[in-house]
Amino acid sequence: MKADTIITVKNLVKKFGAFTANDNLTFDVYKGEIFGFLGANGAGKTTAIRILCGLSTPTSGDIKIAGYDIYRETEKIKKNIGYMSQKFSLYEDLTVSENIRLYAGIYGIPSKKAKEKEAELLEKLEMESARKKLIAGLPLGWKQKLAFSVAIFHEPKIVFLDEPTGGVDPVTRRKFWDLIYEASNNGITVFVTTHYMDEAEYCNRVSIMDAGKIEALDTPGKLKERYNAKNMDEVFLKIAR
Ligand SMILES: Nc1ncnc2c1ncn2[C@@H]1O[C@H](COP(=O)(O)OP(=O)(O)OP(=O)(O)O)[C@@H](O)[C@H]1O
Repeated sequence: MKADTIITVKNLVKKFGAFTANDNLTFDVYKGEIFGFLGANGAGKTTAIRILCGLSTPTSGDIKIAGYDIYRETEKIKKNIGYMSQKFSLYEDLTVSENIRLYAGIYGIPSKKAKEKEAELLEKLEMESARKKLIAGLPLGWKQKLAFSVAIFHEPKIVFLDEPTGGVDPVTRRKFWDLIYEASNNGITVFVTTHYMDEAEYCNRVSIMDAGKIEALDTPGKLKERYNAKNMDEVFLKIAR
């Protein structure tokens, strides 16, 4: 194990009845890394992410997240991670500001500090004018930027992003990735699933899962070399069916 390992997964198995959704996954993720977790629909990505976040228990396997054990220390894990998915993020019937305060409260950030951080955040996102607007009326790209920012508001060690950019256009997606790079430069490890292969190219390393198994794991450059492919799209098509 390398010294800067922040996620260790050894022989992770998750079964639903007779069906194996995660079939003996083994991998490490390093501090500050942008780790792409790819696979076709139903490959088992969300199942694995839910386990790594402490939301679901594996059938078997040894897993440590930020040094904490997945079976015994889920509360500590939850304090040290952020999570964002397309489906679970902001409350549509609360304002931008109310959403930020809500998450700050959940993570126990004192209200004075939360107020300062909120002002900084809204300025950075150029969303000051939307402070009192309901989430429901905002463009999807804004919602996603805000959902990500809220997921890392408590400065977690790791943020898990489950298809964070689903449904938005390429320009908005590119801007979203600027936030991901910024988080990674600040030392936050980013664990991200996506179906967009241009985004796979932006990751430091990528794992590709098929039918519950990791079939390949390396940098985008090395994967392209190994599979003799021009881009990650070709690599993906050669591995995932
Ligand atoms: N609670 C459950 N009970 C039974 N089967 C499940 C359950 N959750 C997931 N599965 C099955 O496990 C497999 C993997 O699902 P999972 O959602 O992890 O895939 P995924 O890679 O995240 O796919 P997608 O890209 O579509 O989100 C699927 O066949 C799914 O039907």
